[in-house]
Parts: sequence; C-alpha cells; structure tokens
Amino acid sequence: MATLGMHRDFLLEFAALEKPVQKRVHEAFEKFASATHSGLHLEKLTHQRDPRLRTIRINNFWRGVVLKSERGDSFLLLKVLPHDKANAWASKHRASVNEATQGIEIRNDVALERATASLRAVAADEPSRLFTVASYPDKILRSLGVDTEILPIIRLIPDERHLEALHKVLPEQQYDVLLGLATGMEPEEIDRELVQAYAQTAAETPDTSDDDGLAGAMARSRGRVTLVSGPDELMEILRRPFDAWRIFLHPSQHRVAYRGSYAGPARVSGGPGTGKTVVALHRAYHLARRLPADAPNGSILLTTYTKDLAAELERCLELLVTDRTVRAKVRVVHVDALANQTLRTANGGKPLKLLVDQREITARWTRIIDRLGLDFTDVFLDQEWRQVVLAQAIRTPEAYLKAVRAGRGTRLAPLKRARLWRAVAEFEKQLTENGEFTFLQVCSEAARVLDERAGESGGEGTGAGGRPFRHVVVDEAQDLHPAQWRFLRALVPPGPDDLFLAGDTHQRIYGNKVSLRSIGVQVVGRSYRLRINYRTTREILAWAASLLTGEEPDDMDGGDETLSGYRSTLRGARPETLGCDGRTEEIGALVTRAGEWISAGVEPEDIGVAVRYAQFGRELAGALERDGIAAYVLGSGAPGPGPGVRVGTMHRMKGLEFRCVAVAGVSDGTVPMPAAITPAAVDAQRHQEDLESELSLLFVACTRAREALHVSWHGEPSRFLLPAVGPRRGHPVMNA
Ligand SMILES: Nc1ncnc2c1ncn2[C@@H]1O[C@H](COP(=O)(O)OP(=O)(O)OP(=O)(O)O)[C@@H](O)[C@H]1O
Repeated sequence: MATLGMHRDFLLEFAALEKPVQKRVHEAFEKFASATHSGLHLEKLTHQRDPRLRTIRINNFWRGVVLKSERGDSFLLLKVLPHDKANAWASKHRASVNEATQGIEIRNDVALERATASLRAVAADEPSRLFTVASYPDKILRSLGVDTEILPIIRLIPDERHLEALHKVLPEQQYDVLLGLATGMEPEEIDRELVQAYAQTAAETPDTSDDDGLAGAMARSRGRVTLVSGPDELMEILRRPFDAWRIFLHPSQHRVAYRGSYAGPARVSGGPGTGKTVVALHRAYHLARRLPADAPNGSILLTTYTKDLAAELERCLELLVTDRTVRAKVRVVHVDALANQTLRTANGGKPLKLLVDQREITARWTRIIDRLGLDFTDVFLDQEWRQVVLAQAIRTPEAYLKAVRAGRGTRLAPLKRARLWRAVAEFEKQLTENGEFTFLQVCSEAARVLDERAGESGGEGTGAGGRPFRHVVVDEAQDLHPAQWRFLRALVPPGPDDLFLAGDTHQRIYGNKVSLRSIGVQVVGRSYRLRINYRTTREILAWAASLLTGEEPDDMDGGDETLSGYRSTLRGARPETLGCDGRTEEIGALVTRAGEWISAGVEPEDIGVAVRYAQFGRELAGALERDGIAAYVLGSGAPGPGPGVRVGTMHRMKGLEFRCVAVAGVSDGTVPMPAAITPAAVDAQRHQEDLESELSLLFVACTRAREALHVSWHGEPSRFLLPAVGPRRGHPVMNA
C-alpha cells in the first residue's frame, strides 16, 4: 500500500513560499496523495550519496526533494528549495535508521566529514571534552541511538558551543540526545523522555515488509515526520503551514498528550515556550475523540484563569480540531466565568453582584479595623482572609483557631486569632447583607454548591445532578487560587483522566502558592516535564533565566522545579539592554527601536511592548502613534484586536508571544512595583513571595520574545536586572 509522509522541514519551507509557488506545490504533490503515483516525474541525480533521494519539479525555479523506497510505494516529502539548492541538498544527504528508536534520520555526509576535520584541529589544541568515555561510555551512548559513525566525532567536541555548531550537521535525533545530556539531563531521563517516547510509536507502525521499511521508519519518527492519509489531509495540512504544532508534536509532548489514559490527575510542566499549552490542547482533543458516542456536547472543559487566554485557547482548538462533532465535545471558558455561571444558575439565574474594586475592599477592612479598634493593618487582614480563610474555606472561628497558616510569615497567638476572626466575620457579614461576592468567594461558593449537589444525588457521576464534566484540562495552572482549585475539583468526578494540568511555577505572577495535595489533586507518578523551548532563542532564554538566579520555585507538589535540561535549538542575537537618563529619552529610544524592527520587515502586530504600569504603556502607545507607528493597547477595552504594535502590562503579556519584544520602564522603583510588595514588617514571608512574583512577571515578559528582546529603563535599573546588566551608573548603557 502507498504511504506518504511529510517532514517538518518541508512544511516550514512551504510556509515561507510565495502564494503562486505554494499553489504549484499543491498541484505537484496532490498526485502523491492519490493512491497511484502515476504521472509523477521523480528525477535521480548522477552523483548522490543516497539513490533513494529524488527531486521533483515545482516550477522553473523551485524543486521538491522526496525520499522514495526502493521497493514498494512509500514516499517522504523532505524539502522545497530553489532548483540548485535542491539538487545540492539531495546529492549530499543520506537517510538512515536510528539504532535506538528505528526512526528515520537524515544526515549530511559531506558536512559531517568537514566538521570532523575541523573538530580534529580544534581538539589538538583543546584538551577538554564534553562527552568523555568515562562519563558517557560508548555502551550508554549507543543505547541512546548515537551510532558508530557519530561516536568518534562527538568524542572530539570540547564544549557546548561546538556541539551547537553541529546542530544542522548531526542527525536530528542524535543531536537532541546529545544536547539533552549537555544541558544536564541524565542518560536515564533521556532514555525515558526521548528514546522510549519514540519507541511507543512502534505499536502504531504500519506493515512495511514491501517497502524496505520506509513506512515503518516514518511512523517511528514522530515530531519530525507525519504520515498523511490522503489528498484531503495533505491539503488540510498545507492550508495552515504556520501551525506546525498541530502536526509535529515532539515525542516528549506526544507521550504526555496522547497517553491512552491516566489513572487520576496528571500534570505537564516546563519552562516558557516548551509547548505546555500545545500539549493541553492536544490532550483535550485526545479526550474528546475517545468519548463514547453518546457523551453530551461540552463534556470536556478546557480552561485557564483569564478571559483573554481562554479566547486564545479557543482559537487554537478551532485550528487543531477540524471535526465539528469532536470539537463540540469541548467547552472553553475561563474559571471565574464558569464559577459565576454555576453560582448564578444555582441562585435562580439572577446576576451576581460582584465586589471587584481592590481599593473598596481595602477601605472596608480599614473601616472595620477602626470600628473594632484592632491592631492589624488592612493589607494584613485582606491577605489573611484570602490566603488562609478563603484558601481553606474556613467558616467558623473554631476552624480558624486550628487552621495551619502555611504561607503566612507572622505567627498569631490564639487570642490574636480570635480578634482577627471578629474582623473576618464583620467583613463577610457586610458582603452577605449587601448581597455581594468577590471573585474568589464565587469560586468557593460554586464549589460548595457542586459538592452538595453531588452529595444529594448520591454519586459522583457526571450529568444532571452530578458533576458537570467528564474531563477538565487546565492551562496556566500555576496562577490559580485554592478556591479556584476547589471549584475545578468539584467540576469533575474523581477518577481516571479527571484533571489534566499544564503550568510553570517560574511564571507564577499572582502569588497563589498551592499544594495540590491539600486540595485533593494527587499528581505523584503522573507528572511530566517538557524541556525543549520552541519559541525563544538560546540567547534570550539564557539571559532571562539568569534573572532567576538563586530562585527555586516549588513544583506545587512539595518538590522543587528545576530548569535542568531546559533548552532551545533556535539561535539569535543577544538581548539588548538600554539604560536612559530620563523617561522621555527611554520612550524616544523605544520608538526608534520599534521603527527599526518594522523597517526590517517585522509586522507591527508581531511586536510586543511590556510595561509594569498601564499608564506608562498608554504613554508609549501615544509616542508610537505620534511617530506614525500604529499601536494597540491590550486590555484597553477598545474594540480589538486593532492593528499595530501590541502594548500592554506585563500581566497582559502572559501566554502571548511576539517576534520582537521590548520590556520598558524596568527601572528601580518601578520593578518590583512598590505597591505590590507586602512590607516585610507586615509579613516577612509574604514580602519574599511578592518579590518572587514580581521577578516572575519580568521573566514572563522577557520570555514572550521569539527573535529579539530589548530591555530598557530610566534612572537606575531595577534590582532584578543586576545579575544581567550589573550595577551601572552613568547612562546611557548599550549592551548589544
Ligand atoms: N511541537 C511543536 N512544533 C512546533 N511548534 C511548537 C511545538 N510545540 C510548541 N510549539 C510552539 O512554541 C510556542 C510556545 O508553545 P506554548 O505556548 O504551548 O508553550 P508554553 O509552554 O505554554 O509557553 P508559556 O508557558 O511561555 O506560555 C508556540 O508558538 C507553539 O506553537
């Protein structure tokens, strides 16, 4: 039977072609996908390393490169290149099969020979070695798929920089393994996360006895090769070439997203840009496809913590799931909106009166303190209420007296607790009398309603009377409050595949430290980490990670998160930092930089400007507009998204990404934002955690950049920048 595969490079190169050439590619390859491949004219080259590599004419200027099995009817679309380059590529490369995974690998023999010669010259003067026999015996490396041709070459590599230089030369999967080892992963981890993940696909391998095993090798190359079922699927993939994430999941992503079933809650974590959202989307898709035919629409919840992020999840789900019946099984809505709806429905449909203004909330605490003559501050009371009372759903003074106040830095003797409870009782009484709720109370109450209803219906089933969903998939899980967690827990009956969580504690920006165990979500043994960054260049990643030096966030499960093995294969310019004397000068420099990016061909919508204060963002947007550069302020309420450079607070940047990012106003006194930091005198632990959240916020903003990052300040730089730029005086400083 004919089998057609498509390599990821083919899709990426196709995406960069002009429309008329794309049309020709469609026409040329449509024939491939029809059952008989008659009418195709595949040309052989005269001198080539691998006789199975053929080229096909697209038009006078462009050619495709195809790997064809010697026996049978299997094809792999590899490249679309200008005529001469296509021929040169096809003559130098060779396809082979990885010894550990049996997946297909493409290697450039000519470049490998050249690299070996130059590495020998380097090694003669440089005694250090990245992969010594003592640390990585041949047997270990061979078990990870490093073959006998590659072994002698990598023994010569002195350092990571030289390994990176071999990126395009080594067979991809072997490079993946070596980079993992070089960035701190243990061989056992590599075996589990890469080799075994590839091996899992073997079970799905088609019968390949009649085509030299090409179809099987393609099937075992997930992440780099996708098998195309027919002309419709081929055209569907080519219609959206930019969204490679829909088709080419890395095996480490695939094994998490498409695992048949988890016995209980499961979690995927990983640094920025590692594809956690992508995995969450694929998991929702997998669960939707697996539902029994009679499962009602909306049986699966895909959720996150803000409306904007939920809208983005919805947009991506539309791209991923083209079958309308399957798509209808997944409901996308953010946590607060769903809680609101749940509680409103339980209250007879009447809209809830929400108290959202933080200034008003603080003012009420102040009045209560005055009235009761208490010696607490308004900030302390508000935090105690949110982080202890609401977090643990405490409803009585007795329960509060016994409560463990984890995460609070000030001890409270029983007498003090009793006094504090009077303030809480008064505050909650006022809310009840006014018929008001805060967001967190809505979640807490909605969870209670669902639990009660499930209790009354005498079971943990889904549907009317029971829990409303069969599966819940949560993105950006690190930012949810325990009350929101309780609500999520209450939405789905405990059991296999109940909750699937994606998140990264390095990006926690709302200070909600949660122990999953304490809210009945046990992910032990079902927790996975992604380590390859698909978004950001190594230069930006290394720079942003250096800001976190010394910070070791928890993993929401009692352990520590580490960035070990976290890596990117993309390369680019180092981030640029600029210190200015004054605000006006900084704004001027930013406008100039944005103008330069646009002149270099970057679309304004692909530029993001992040600031700590909304007001500074509005000023910057105004300055851009005055200079003739359209700007759109995120979250401004303006009908959108309008055209132009995206300007927004660092909080608004969460979950977004841009080709170029400027983070502006990273000045001492602005970042961290003083008003967001609990004074150490009020609560030392909270003070520290607030500082961590502010640092995470800066980290989040910087890691939105795909290609270029520009960080600026006026006056003195933020203390968070000191590890990266050093304590400098005497501006301007330009560090390219
Ligand atoms: N397998 C893949 N193939 C191609 N692109 C991918 C793949 N996985 C992720 N990406 C791309 O990498 C970028 C980051 O992915 P995603 O937003 O899912 O990461 P994330 O871990 O959720 O990031 P963050 O935590 O920073 O929000 C996106 O542009 C996504 O399309």
